[in-house]
Amino acid sequence: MSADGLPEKFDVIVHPAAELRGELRAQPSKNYTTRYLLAAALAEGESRVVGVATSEDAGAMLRCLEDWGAGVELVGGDAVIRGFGSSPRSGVTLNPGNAGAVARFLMGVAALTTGTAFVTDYPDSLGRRPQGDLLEALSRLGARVQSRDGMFPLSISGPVRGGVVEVSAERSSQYASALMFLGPLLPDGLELRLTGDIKSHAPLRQTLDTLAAFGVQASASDDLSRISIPGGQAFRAGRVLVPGDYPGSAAILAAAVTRPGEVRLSNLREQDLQGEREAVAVLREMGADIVRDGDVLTVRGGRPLHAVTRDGDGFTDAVQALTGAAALADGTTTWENVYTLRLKECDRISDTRRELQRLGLTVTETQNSLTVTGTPSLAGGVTADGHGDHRMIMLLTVLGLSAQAPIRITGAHHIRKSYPMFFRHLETLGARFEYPEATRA
Ligand SMILES: O=C(O)C1=C[C@@H](OP(=O)(O)O)[C@@H](O)[C@H](O)C1
Ligand SMILES: C=C(OP(=O)(O)O)C(=O)O
Repeated sequence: MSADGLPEKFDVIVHPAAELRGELRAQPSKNYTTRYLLAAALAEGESRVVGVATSEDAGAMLRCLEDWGAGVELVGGDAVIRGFGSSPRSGVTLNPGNAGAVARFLMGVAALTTGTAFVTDYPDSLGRRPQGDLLEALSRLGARVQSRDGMFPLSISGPVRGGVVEVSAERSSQYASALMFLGPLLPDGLELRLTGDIKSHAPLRQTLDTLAAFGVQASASDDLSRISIPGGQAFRAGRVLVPGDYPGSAAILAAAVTRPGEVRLSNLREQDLQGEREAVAVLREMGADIVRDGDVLTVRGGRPLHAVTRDGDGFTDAVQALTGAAALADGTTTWENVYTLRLKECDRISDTRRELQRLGLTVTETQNSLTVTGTPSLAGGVTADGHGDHRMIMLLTVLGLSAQAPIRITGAHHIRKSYPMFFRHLETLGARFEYPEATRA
């Protein structure tokens, strides 16, 4: 049994919920947890990351940092990290599980070592995600890199001195973020030139924010195409507080707006760099009743929703959750500029189209967009494939709560990648789930 009290591997049967009612505290942010833990390890001395996420991705970061020589202690809900500064151990093999951001950030830092190997026990997910743009930038800096066609397994050997380097930001922002963690510890720093149509600006700003929280100097042009990081700096050990998680909370909000009832969700600060904060505005634009009082959002659910057309790149990790609301709204919703969704844990455009069509919805896709026509009455009564993707599982759960008959989602344990208490949280609001043995690995 895991901390959530659920079997190691399970499918979930989502029962229709008459209403959702109650209060929840948003879980700790995935993206700040991974950043703060890494920055703490890059500092010398002891840091305390207060209220860390307990997800598999957080666990992957902790495991890899420990393998690299950091001291890691979990005290209550906090992580106490004794950093290795600019000297992670060389000759280590790291396994970041299925965590893309964790993998990429560590790949950047690996250029501080004289050799680090990377493997994954998720060859069909992380193992298929592209790493070539980051490997190219590292090799232009003088690192030796080896990979299987730009994918895992791979290895990176430094040291490198730094300087001016181009990195493509067209497929993922994580490559540039990775170099931003590396830059301050290099003798010559880094002058980053982000090339292509830059995607996911919000996480890049979260990385800049993290550097500042650890006393590292960096400056960036307004459009983030140039990021300048002086060399020879140190990350300053300290105490940081992880804010609430908007991407996971977007799924709770989508569930709450599509069922009658009233849900209060706390720990979601208004001033926050997480792009998925925009989910609140998108749901309001769709007609949802969401009121903010400080860090608390109150949703009065069950109002009629209508379709929207939005550029989804500003809130990539909330697009799946918002697709749940769109599938139950009046009209046809399009998410534009979402090509990078194809490069996540699954192809979140084609795989989503297939799963929604299986549920009887009208869905179309282009290379760069996803369009779904909502229905007032979803039959349910089918088994849907979770595609080993936590955000697909969240989307299908939102739909199951509103369907006429239960929906079974295969491989639902993959929810633990980012939101281990997702089903438990919804249960406290009145949702009902069954957890039969998994029919998907
Ligand atoms: O920097 C980060 O922590 C992340 C950046 C985003 O990825 P992309 O930059 O690949 O869009 C996001 O989807 C991911 O969940 C986390
Ligand atoms: C895509 C995601 O994560 P990562 O890229 O870190 O694997 C996500 O959290 O939805």
